[in-house]
Amino acid sequence: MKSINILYCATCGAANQENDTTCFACGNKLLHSQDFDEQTQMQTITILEGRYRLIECVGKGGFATVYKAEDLQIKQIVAVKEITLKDLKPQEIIDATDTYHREIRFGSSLKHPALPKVYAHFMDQEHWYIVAQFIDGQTLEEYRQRLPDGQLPLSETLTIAFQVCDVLSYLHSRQPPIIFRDIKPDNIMRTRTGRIYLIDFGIARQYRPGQRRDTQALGSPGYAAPEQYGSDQTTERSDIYSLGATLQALLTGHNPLDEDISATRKPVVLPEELSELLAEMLARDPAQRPTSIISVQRRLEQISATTILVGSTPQASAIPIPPPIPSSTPYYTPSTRVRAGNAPAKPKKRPGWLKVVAIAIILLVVLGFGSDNLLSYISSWTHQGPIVQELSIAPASQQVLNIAATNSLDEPLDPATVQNAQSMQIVSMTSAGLLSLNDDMEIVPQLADSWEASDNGYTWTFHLRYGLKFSDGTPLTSADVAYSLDRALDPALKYGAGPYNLQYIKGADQRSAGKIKSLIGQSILIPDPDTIIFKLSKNIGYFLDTLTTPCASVVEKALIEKYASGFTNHLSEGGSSGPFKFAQNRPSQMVLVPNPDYYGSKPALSKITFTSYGSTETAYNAYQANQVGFVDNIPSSLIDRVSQDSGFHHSLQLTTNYLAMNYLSKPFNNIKIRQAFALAINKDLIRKNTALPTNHIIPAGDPSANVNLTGPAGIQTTAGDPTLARKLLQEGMYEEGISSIQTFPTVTLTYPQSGDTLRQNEMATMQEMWQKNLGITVKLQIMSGSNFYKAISSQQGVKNMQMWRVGWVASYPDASEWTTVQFAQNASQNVYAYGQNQSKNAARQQEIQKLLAQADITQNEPQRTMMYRSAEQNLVNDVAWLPLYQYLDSYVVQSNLHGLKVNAMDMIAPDDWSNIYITQ
Ligand SMILES: Nc1ncnc2c1ncn2[C@@H]1O[C@H](COP(=O)(O)OP(=O)(O)OP(=O)(O)O)[C@@H](O)[C@H]1O
Repeated sequence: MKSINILYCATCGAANQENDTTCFACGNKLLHSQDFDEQTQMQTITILEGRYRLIECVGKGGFATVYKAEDLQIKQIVAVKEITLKDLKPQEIIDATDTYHREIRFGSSLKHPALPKVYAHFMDQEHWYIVAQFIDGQTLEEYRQRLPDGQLPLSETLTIAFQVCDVLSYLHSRQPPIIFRDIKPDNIMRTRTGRIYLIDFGIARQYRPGQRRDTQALGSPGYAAPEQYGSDQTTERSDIYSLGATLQALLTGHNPLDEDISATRKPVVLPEELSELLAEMLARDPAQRPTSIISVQRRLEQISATTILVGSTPQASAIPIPPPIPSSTPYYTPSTRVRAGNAPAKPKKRPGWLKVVAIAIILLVVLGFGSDNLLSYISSWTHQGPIVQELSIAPASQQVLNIAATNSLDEPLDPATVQNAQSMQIVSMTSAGLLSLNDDMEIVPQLADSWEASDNGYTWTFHLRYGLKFSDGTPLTSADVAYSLDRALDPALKYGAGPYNLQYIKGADQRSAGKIKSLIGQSILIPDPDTIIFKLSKNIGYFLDTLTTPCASVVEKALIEKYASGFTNHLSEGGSSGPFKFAQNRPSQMVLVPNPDYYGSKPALSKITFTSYGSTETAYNAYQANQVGFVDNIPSSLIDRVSQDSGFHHSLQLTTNYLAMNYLSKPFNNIKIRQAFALAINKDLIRKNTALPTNHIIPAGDPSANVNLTGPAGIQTTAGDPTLARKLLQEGMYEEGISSIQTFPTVTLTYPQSGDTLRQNEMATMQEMWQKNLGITVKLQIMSGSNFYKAISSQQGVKNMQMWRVGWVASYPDASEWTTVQFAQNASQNVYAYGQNQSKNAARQQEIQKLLAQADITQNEPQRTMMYRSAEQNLVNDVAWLPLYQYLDSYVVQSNLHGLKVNAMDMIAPDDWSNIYITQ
């Protein structure tokens, strides 16, 4: 390990040489160790690769020591896994090589929210390193050891099981499938919010069709399936076995190899279906186990939903006992190796560098690594650091980005009222809130340093970062946050999003109705300048999401008091709290420069201009002439031309375009007729290029989106099923006493007028499909936008409408936006009367409404997700909406502009700016 001594400046944080007395960056005096008392004495700082500052050791495995570290380049906490080759026996070097290789290969190529991302890898003479996403949590083994009797409650175990199924179904659906082979409580990490991550790809492998058995027996005793002892090739069903053993261990508090597993520490009562499922998962013969992890997940979902919905006490049932492990079989597992640091090995001659490489090459060849892969893998070893493309970064004077403004630049940039995507983007660059969203739709701290909820979820306390300032140097305190959020509810600000997004702060409804002058001191408390407390009217599990919306960003009171509503014309005087501030605030151009008072990493660009081009076509022409670096929201009319560009990108947007059907109106009060209409259309042919056909209500890109969701009547595709559609139509007509298509009620599809000519074509395409596949002529009715949106805002308004086409755009990425907001009893969007109608399945719909109500107040994130997914599957089966497609945002980026990505909220995440730069 190369270590150097660095002295960090206490004022600006710059890294100085150990012997310096003043900071090279800010000129302030540097504090040396003698300046500190015993307690805070500085320690030697270890920096690897000149970039990763080790903070503390967080875990040790068979070969590896894992450190929490700071990536100094991007100011992010990471995990650094260090494999020490010194003192290893030749066989161990081979094993360590294998582990390292698999972790990099799988970790870099796989992408799933439950798999820590692998960022880089490098080596020195004695160690190999992997830099990965840091998981702030503990392993399930550590977690359960701290619980009474080492047992987890049923609901929590189900939540974990569901998440493990999710990631396993992702791995098993790769081509060829990836078998993890080592599912056990030690290899699953759990964060404080209950989210799980699978760690340690040390023995994962790809399934090889035709191979009878594995070349090596690998796994962990008790958790590994019998076939992992070398009798057969491991398959997806081996992971199913290990998951069964893991769930059993979590529920009973016993390891699978404990002598008498039936003597659980506390009697365990399981729903009978779960007990049966575990017994099947633990079957000795793989053929007797469930056929796929998806089928396990579905059964778990069913068990969980039934337990929640019915609320009945499950019948007592015995925990199944796993089959005994064949003790005669030689068994090898990473976890049975001596843990690094536990038992110091005898000092040995260090294996020479060449020997390590030679052994590793042999191993790679033995493993059947293709020669191309082998060469690229070995060539990566010759780097003394992570493999990075050699690019020359342009000097600061050239770090200037011109963005095409395709909307008017005249909209007032007030976070509380901002409307269009372009203005929201500018607000996100110049105004910070307590929290924000990153590219993966995860909530990340912004002005808040930390936060906690009270046990009942009704009170949330946020602690601000130290030393926050506005761009004019004025301190930014909790009073500014309180002022800004309370102001966002002010009824004088017409058309603001505050009354919707911040509705759960207690009294928000009265404040936005003008009945209360201020919530400060009532439900928004500021006990000191660094703390803000919110009292809620409902203990919703998604309160944090609501604080990521633009209306929760901070504005500067002094500026508003000086200029009232015209303050947005004076933003170059101050008021910015985001990574950028205004250098020029219109009229023809908007110029942003880095905000030196921003708390976080500074943008790499030195200037951003937004220039109006009138139309996207003109903007794209300017892009082609290299005058513009980035053009967003390319309309479908330009896609054919722009998609040829090498800088063309798509990003999924959190929108669902759907047909709504009125449960109170014939013929859509019948579920089979609704299903028939859904299956008679081929969504793949409705809109191309700018949309993703979907059966989902919760769109892809939302953290709760369910990859295993099926369409109505279990359909697996978006292409429809005309034969099944006709059958369902016949059955539905029979149920409704409709004797023939000739007597079928006239069906009208209403839609709003729009400048988008594609809309008209889409309607005509569906009309043709219903005609062809069902023999039903659907009438199309076009309405002016204002009349249409007024009509669909109430049950009274849609009284005479049967079916209409509409879309929903998320305010924040939470499943409640797509479920509770749309289908709960009394939800303002539920104008189609889901739940409260005369359908035969109305009772079931009301059960789903109860499930949604419960999901909303569940604080355990994964458990909430599971409940919403279960509700969504029911809603889709019921054709509560007929989802058509999800929008794709299309944009172009010049090839010398790096790091720019539009996320699913149509935003460039604020923290991304420090990584967006221009090369020469
Ligand atoms: N990404 C991470 N973030 C935080 N902690 C981690 C991370 N990965 C691993 N750890 C911690 O380090 C410990 C050892 O890691 P890991 O199990 O990957 O090592 P290993 O040597 O590959 O283990 P094994 O002996 O099972 O092969 C884990 O038990 C966990 O506590």
